[in-house]
Order: sequence, then C-alpha cells, then structure tokens
Amino acid sequence: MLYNRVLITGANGLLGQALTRRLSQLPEYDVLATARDDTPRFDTGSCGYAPLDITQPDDIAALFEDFTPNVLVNCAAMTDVDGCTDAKDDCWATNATAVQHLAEACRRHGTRLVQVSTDFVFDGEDGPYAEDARPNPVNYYGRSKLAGENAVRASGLANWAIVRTVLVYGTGTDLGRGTIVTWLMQKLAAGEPVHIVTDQWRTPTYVNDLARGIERLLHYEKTGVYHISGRELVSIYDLATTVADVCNYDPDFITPVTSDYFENAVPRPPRTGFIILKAETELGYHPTPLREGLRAVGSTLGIASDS
Ligand SMILES: NC(=O)c1ccc[n+]([C@@H]2O[C@H](COP(=O)([O-])OP(=O)(O)OC[C@H]3O[C@@H](n4cnc5c(N)ncnc54)[C@H](OP(=O)(O)O)[C@@H]3O)[C@@H](O)[C@H]2O)c1
Ligand SMILES: Cc1cn([C@H]2C[C@H](O)[C@@H](COP(=O)(O)OP(=O)(O)O[C@H]3O[C@@H](C)[C@H](O)[C@@H](O)[C@H]3O)O2)c(=O)[nH]c1=O
Repeated sequence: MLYNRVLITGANGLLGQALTRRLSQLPEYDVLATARDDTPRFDTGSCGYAPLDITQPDDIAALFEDFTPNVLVNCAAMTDVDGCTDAKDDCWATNATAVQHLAEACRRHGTRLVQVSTDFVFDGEDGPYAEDARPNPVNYYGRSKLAGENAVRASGLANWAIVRTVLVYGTGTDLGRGTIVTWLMQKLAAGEPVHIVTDQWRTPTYVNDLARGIERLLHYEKTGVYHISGRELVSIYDLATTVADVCNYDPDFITPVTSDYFENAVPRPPRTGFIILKAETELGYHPTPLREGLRAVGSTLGIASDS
C-alpha cells in the first residue's frame, strides 16, 4: 500500500512517542497520534494530533468517521502493574473493555488492528517464550492484558496482529511512568542505593527497536501473534550492574535482593523473556544489543558511557 492512514492511541507514552516519531519520518504513512491530553506532550513532527480517551466508545466512533484509518496501533494501556491491582475497574476498562471497543470500530471500518501486549500474560515458570506458549497470568495487569488480546481474537476482525513485548526501556518527553533503566541511571548518578531483584529474568527491549519492529509488521501486513523484544535474557540485577558498568557508576550502590524483599509489590512472573525467531525471520527484526541500547539511552540523557 502506497499511502497508509495510521491511527496511534496512547501516543504520549513511551512506545507511542517512539512509534509516532518513527512513522512520521516515512513518507508512506499519514499518522494521527492520539492521547488523553488536549495537546501532545512531545514533538509530533509531521503527524496530526487529536485527543482520544480509549475508554469512550462514542469518541472512538467519531474519530473513526473523521480520520478513517487503514491501521490502528493501540499503544494505550494502564501499565502501572501494582496500580492495576489497586484500581481494578480502571485497569479492566482500559486494558480489556476499551480494546473490545477499538476492535469493534476496526471491524466496522475494515481497519487493521495492531494490539500491543506483554510478557506478563505468561506465568514466568519456563521462559523464554515463543508465540504459541500457553498464557497463564499471575497478576491483574497480566489478566487484563490477556483479556485485551482475547477481545481482538473474538472480535470477528480478519486483519489483526498482537505484538507482545518485554520490559521496554528508552526515553521520551514528560513520560508518566519512567523506565527501570532511566530510573537506575538517575539513582546511580546521584549515588543513591538501590535494591534490585536477582530472581526476575527478562529480555529488555529498546523502545526504538520495538517501534521499528512494529513498522516492519505494518510494512509486511503481517497478521497473528509476534514476540518483539531484546534477545538477551538477563536478571534485573544483571541489568542494573550492566547499566552501572556502561555508565561508569559505582556498582556497590546496587544491593541484590529476592522478590520477597518488596513485601507490598504484586507478584511478577519470575522468568519471562521471548524467543524472537519469528520476528527475526518474518520481519527482518534485529534488536540492538543490550549494552548498545543502554549506551544510546545514556547518551540521550547526556551521560558519558564506556565507549
Ligand atoms: N513498558 C514496558 O515495559 C512494557 C512491557 C511490555 C508490554 N508493554 C505494553 O506496551 C504498550 C505501551 O506501553 P508503554 O511502555 O508505552 O507505557 P506507558 O509509557 O505507560 O504508555 C501508556 C500510555 O497509555 C495511555 N493511556 C492510559 N489510559 C488511556 C486511555 N484511557 N486513553 C488513552 N490513552 C491512555 C497513557 O496515558 P497518560 O500518559 O495520559 O497516562 C500512557 O501515555 C502497552 O500496551 C503495555 O502494556 C509495555
Ligand atoms: C522499582 C524497582 C524495580 N525492581 C525490578 C522489578 C521488576 O522486575 C523490574 C522492573 O520494575 P517495574 O518498572 O516496576 O516494572 P514491572 O515489573 O511492573 O515491569 C513490567 O511493566 C509492564 C508494564 C510490562 O508489561 C512488563 O513487561 C514489565 O516490564 O525492576 C527492583 O528490583 N527494584 C526496584 O526498586
């Protein structure tokens, strides 16, 4: 397709900003970025912007009439995992019911839907996971995201894709929720001690890689489930010491702990991470090595790194 009208929801978030930035640089896409605020929190480049709360079906319907997207990429979600357990109704409305409304609008307009999902649909007992592994979420956030996936599958839409990803890191403008990597950089730069878990493993994902993976998926018009993440499976403690090493911070500020140290945190799946062979072979997706991604983030933040 030469000219593709792409609607992005949740554009003010970490992924939404990166994807808007990436697609706005490509002449074949006409992008409308949407988010809850009246105005965007970041430079949208050549993209249009409109406010949209995805929990409001009438607003979705009106926007579809106006913009008539060929593709919708849903980057909006409630992503505060502990907060999802504290505010279950809001979480379900955003991560499950709203996806049902978006899928319904897509079905009515013949729009392709790309839904972004998470490694937290799995229980983390035997990661890394391929696309056909059986979901079994261990917390409310994971259950709500799995319900969002199922809303897409059950919608009767012919043309859909689900992109699952893992612990995304990167930078953006005025992000509501930072990332563990930038949080670590700030803490270690200030010489503040941190306690980091040794018993949770992930394949951390550089946000610009994820945006590129989604762009490849749009380009090839792929359907079905895709795992798009980094390739390296590391514990969060290893991630933290790598951050310290790359940025020349003192690793002694990092104390290893196990998950039970955080008594009030909701349970996380211990070992997730993804097998990304399908994305590599079908999309030509090749993630940035972890150290390189961390260096890029450090450099955006003005931090001198090891290279
Ligand atoms: N970050 C990760 O580590 C990670 C890992 C796996 C999967 N994911 C998935 O990746 C996707 C993108 O997440 P992210 O990392 O970009 O998180 P994020 O930075 O928290 O962005 C999510 C965005 O969704 C917006 N949003 C929430 N409720 C909304 C509503 N009712 N209407 C419109 N927008 C709404 C938020 O808006 P406000 O800014 O106004 O609050 C926020 O900007 C999500 O589906 C998430 O589940 C993320
Ligand atoms: C704040 C903090 C976190 N951690 C660990 C716990 C987690 O394994 C990891 C990241 O913590 P958080 O940023 O709270 O993320 P989280 O555990 O909620 O992470 C999730 O976010 C979801 C939106 C995504 O879908 C998931 O893929 C995942 O990345 O860091 C510590 O070890 N010490 C700390 O002080």
